[in-house]
Amino acid sequence: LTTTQLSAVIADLRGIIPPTSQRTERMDVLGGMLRLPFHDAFGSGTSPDGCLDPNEKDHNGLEVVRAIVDPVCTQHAAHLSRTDCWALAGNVAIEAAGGDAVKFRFGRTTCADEQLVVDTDLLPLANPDGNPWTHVLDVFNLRGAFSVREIVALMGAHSIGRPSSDPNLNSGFSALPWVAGNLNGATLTSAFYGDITGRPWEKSDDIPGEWLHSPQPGGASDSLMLNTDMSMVIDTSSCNFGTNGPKTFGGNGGDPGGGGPGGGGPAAGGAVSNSGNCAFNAEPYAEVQRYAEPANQALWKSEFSAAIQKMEELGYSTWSVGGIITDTRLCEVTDTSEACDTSNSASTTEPSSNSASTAVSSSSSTSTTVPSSAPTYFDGFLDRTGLTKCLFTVVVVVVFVVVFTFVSFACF
Ligand code: HEM
Repeated sequence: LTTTQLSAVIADLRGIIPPTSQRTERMDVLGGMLRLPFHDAFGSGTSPDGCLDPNEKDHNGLEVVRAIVDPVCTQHAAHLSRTDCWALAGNVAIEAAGGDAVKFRFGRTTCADEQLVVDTDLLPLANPDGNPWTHVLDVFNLRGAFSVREIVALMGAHSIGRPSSDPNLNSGFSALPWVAGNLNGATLTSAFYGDITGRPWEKSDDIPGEWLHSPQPGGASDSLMLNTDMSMVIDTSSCNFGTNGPKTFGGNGGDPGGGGPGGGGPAAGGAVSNSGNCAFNAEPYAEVQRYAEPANQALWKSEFSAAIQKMEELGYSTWSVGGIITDTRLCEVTDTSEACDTSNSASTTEPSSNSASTAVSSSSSTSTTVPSSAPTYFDGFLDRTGLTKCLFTVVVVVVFVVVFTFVSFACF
């Protein structure tokens, strides 16, 4: 694959993101583009496979974003598997939302028949029984040995996008962003963390597992959290709220009524209002406080992008908690080894139609490492081409020695 081919895919993926002037649409598309590789990684099998169980309700809503992402992937299918393309779509969305570039490597395979894909129920539930954090840990540890820090970092993905309230088409949670005011920019922001404890959240009476914030008590809500989001700070099942009166958690005296991302102020410092005596989940809470520090926004962005790379490479790399220890199956564009050489696919180059559309003023494409085309992942033991070449060389040398010996005897 050439850099040009990669740039064409990236440009086309950027081209499907609505411009900043179309605020709501932009947020929805960016959110969907990032949710897609998450569901691909956790939905079925042991690694991303470019397929989603068509009967799984958890994937509701993703068909909308697939309708715009998949045509781009199909257009570049000669150079990039669909699984690679979905990962790249997530990376492009992150950059467009102001996040750090996610290192991209290629070589993921795509399932043969999506209609036969069955979910293995490894997606986390938004409203599990008991302490939701226990459930979150189970899922993320089972799937990829994510550390508490990595899980908390990943959850900041909820600073972009929003649920959709139609329970038949989506999750049925309220169609509100997690960070109030974020409709305007669809911006990845660590304000998400400060908001959890910095603003008062009221447990919804109508929708189980949902917490709402409104700038004015009793007024219209401007943002939401799920039980699993709140579980990074409290065990939502432990709260002891009275039957009458508000069932709220959070707000450290710093919430004068919201008004924009981060309006609630950081969680660190100050007493958190906890009228329901909710038990704290101390370990993730410490990570939330760390990311909530406004000075740690850059730190979170870099740890978020590293965790996203890990998520997108589940099953393809061997990870230790917090870092890669070995990695043998995905290729980098800079890798010139034979197994990663996809130059023969260049003959099947397809033109990219809308690459001129660059609605997103994102960082340069060079920051995303160039992927290649067809899934040619490398397993050292099955590098048959290399083995064949080696055997051929041995045979040539042996023949040469035999002929040379024969000629020598004949002459002398
Ligand atoms: C405990 C873990 C998680 C749970 C329970 C959860 C649950 C949900 C739910 C219920 C929605 C609303 C879907 C809809 O109605 O359309 C949603 C949206 C979203 N999720 Fe998560 N999620 C989790 C973790 C993650 C992670 C790890 C990522 C990415 C790294 C992610 C990215 C997103 C994004 C970007 C959206 C917005 C989608 C849009 O705007 O269309 N989520 N999530």
